Amino acid sequence: MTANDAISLTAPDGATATLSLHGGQVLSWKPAGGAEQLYLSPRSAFTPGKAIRGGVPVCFPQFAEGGPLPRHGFARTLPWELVQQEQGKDDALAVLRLRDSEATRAIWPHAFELELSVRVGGSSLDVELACENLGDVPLQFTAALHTYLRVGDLDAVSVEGLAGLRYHDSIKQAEALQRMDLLLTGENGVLDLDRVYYGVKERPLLVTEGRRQVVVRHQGFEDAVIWNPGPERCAKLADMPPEGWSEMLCVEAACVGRPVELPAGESWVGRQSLRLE
Ligand SMILES: O=P(O)(O)OC[C@H]1O[C@@H](O)[C@H](O)[C@@H](O)[C@@H]1O
Repeated sequence: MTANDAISLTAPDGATATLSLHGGQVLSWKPAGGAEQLYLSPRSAFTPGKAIRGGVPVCFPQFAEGGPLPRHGFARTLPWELVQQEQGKDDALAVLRLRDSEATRAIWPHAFELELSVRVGGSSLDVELACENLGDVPLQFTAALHTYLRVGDLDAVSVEGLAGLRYHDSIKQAEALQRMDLLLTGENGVLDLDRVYYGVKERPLLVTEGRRQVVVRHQGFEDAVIWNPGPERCAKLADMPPEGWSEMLCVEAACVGRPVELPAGESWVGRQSLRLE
């Protein structure tokens, strides 16, 4: 099953990305000459008002259950509009937009414009989220680009770049320190993983599986979230196949610890860049 409002981007070198207007969401990324790098659940509901399970959901203006709004906010369940699509010399680009509406103002009383710019080319995918406060009072939000990386076997995956950082473990509801440089998911039964790492900023995160490595770089986002539901939690997710957890790892660019404060008329920009090495 696929989204019926999908937009396809193809760079001159053959790199591709697919975006859905529903949720303003990247669904697929294939680097030039490479395989699919994002996980999209075959059981995802492509239904108005529901979130698509996979790709790069946009969490805005609330991350997870950190406030009164629906989990992860409303941006991922609303229709966005396409404002630009073009092919450059080395890449292809699309810009999607979401503005406040009666429905958003009913639960979040702010005038805003979100723009999601997606650029694909060579071995890279760049996803940029910009928010402009169109109102005359300051606004505050938390946000994330909730990227589902496709993996072949979660047991063989490591994430480097988080050593020395404090994190909030959302499963244990506790704060902890990441001591080792390498986070081995799947090892020693660490399968149900839900962590917000604070202050990651522009440190590159290296996600390695055998000879494949994806380098994840963030700008503008302070934190990173690492999430995998593991087998038990996955079994309770109606839009995931039972074994889906072993084929994905979410590495999310996030602003969670310190909400973004946006004075009237000002803009904020955050970016996640993925590169297949
Ligand atoms: O099932 P959802 O709403 O897409 O959320 C998936 C997960 O998203 C992660 O970012 C959160 O840290 C988890 O707590 C949450 O379970």
